[in-house]
Amino acid sequence: MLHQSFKYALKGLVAALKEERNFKIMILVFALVIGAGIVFKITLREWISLLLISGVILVAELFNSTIETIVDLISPEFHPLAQRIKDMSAAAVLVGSIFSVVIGALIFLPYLFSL
Ligand SMILES: Nc1ncnc2c1ncn2[C@@H]1O[C@H](COP(=O)(O)OP(=O)(O)OP(=O)(O)O)[C@@H](O)[C@H]1O
Repeated sequence: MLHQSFKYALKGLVAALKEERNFKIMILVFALVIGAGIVFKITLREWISLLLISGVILVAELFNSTIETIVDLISPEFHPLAQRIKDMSAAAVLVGSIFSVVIGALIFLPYLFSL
């Protein structure tokens, strides 16, 4: 049962990695940020902040893709409510991204300035 649920979740993750361009870009940025964290030897607390905000962004993007897919399924034609749903869902990712840029800057800028 648990094994089956995990299998379906993994299938969803593979689908997102294959078909969702924005999710792929985010995974790439995440890998770069992890690399920077290793290079600069950031502290445990900085790792926790970085992983927390990265998790939030990746989850938000997965939900955004899910919502877009639902809208495409139930409202393939133009509809103002479909538009609002997609725009608000995209806004959630935008808000998270702004926070992640600020957190990333707060963590990495001091390391860059001390080079
Ligand atoms: N059925 C629809 N009715 C009204 N507006 C829509 C509809 N589908 C898309 N839109 C508008 O077009 C925008 C872009 O939609 P789209 O589905 O292409 O998502 P996207 O943000 O480009 O994401 P992705 O790049 O992952 O496909 C939406 O934010 C919305 O404003």
